[in-house]
Amino acid sequence: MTESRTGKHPALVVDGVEFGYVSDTTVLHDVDLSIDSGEFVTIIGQNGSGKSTLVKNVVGLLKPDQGSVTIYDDDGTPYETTEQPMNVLARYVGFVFQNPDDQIFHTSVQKELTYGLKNIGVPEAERQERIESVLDAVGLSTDGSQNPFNLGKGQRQRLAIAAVLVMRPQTIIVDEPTTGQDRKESKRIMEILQEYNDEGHTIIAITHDIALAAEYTDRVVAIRDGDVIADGPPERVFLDEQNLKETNIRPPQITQLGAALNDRLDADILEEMWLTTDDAFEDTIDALSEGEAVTKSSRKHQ
Ligand SMILES: Nc1ncnc2c1ncn2[C@@H]1O[C@H](COP(=O)(O)OP(=O)(O)OP(=O)(O)O)[C@@H](O)[C@H]1O
Repeated sequence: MTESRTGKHPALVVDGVEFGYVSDTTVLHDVDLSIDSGEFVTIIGQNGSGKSTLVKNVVGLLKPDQGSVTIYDDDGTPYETTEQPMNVLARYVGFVFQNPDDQIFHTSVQKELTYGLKNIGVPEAERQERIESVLDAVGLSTDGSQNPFNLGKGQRQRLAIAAVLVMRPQTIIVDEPTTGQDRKESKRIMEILQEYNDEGHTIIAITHDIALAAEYTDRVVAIRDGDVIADGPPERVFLDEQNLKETNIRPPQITQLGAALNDRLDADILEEMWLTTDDAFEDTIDALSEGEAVTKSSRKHQ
């Protein structure tokens, strides 16, 4: 099992987890992962590599076939997910679905945000205070009576996030929060998560957007075929060419990544690499991994 990285108590420990949806097909293979309280982690990997399956095992929506998942509250008290009902786990770990429409099911914003709070027994006066504060935090201005299905996609995504934040769980897991959002909306969502991380919450975000991962998070976990293949700071994970290939990261993302990592790509190269060539990709990775500035003159393939 992985040791604590930060010296703080863990937020969650995944220990030897195996999981398959149908017998004789395993999606997760003996996964070990430990995330400490207060970390901001991104999980990356190709489509179908098992990212969502892993986090659904963490939040208790799925139960491991082998191994265990333990989550921890603010004080470091452990709760093994197979032994706890969902309404107990929801106090300590919150999950924002990939598609907000799979999560939102009430006919008003107010009801959507009240539902979970009632389930965990938060008194009415505190419920209202929490709802107002979370709507403010995610930038949704509504009196609460609005039907969520009349909101835009970005607003529905932020409502889905708000429905988890309002519960104030120690750990918040968000499955591809920026998919289908424009750059401005994506950054806004990452900034909301950053603010909660600054307040001490553990944040785990699945994302295909490696530039956002590099910009906002301290640690990247790369998954391939239901196994963790890399785990470390973005500058280490993303500068390993094999990791990038195995997690299917290709240009133009690599140019955004370079800029997010250290601002070392000059504007000409950035523009050129949007045109996407394997040579450009490999040259840039070579240069970045050697700690070089990437400029037109440093490129081998012109
Ligand atoms: N409900 C399900 N029933 C059967 N198989 C499933 C189910 N959900 C996912 N799978 C399969 O499990 C594997 C892992 O899927 P999962 O959704 O965890 O991957 P992912 O890395 O999150 O993918 P994506 O990036 O596309 O969301 C895939 O082969 C997928 O087809």
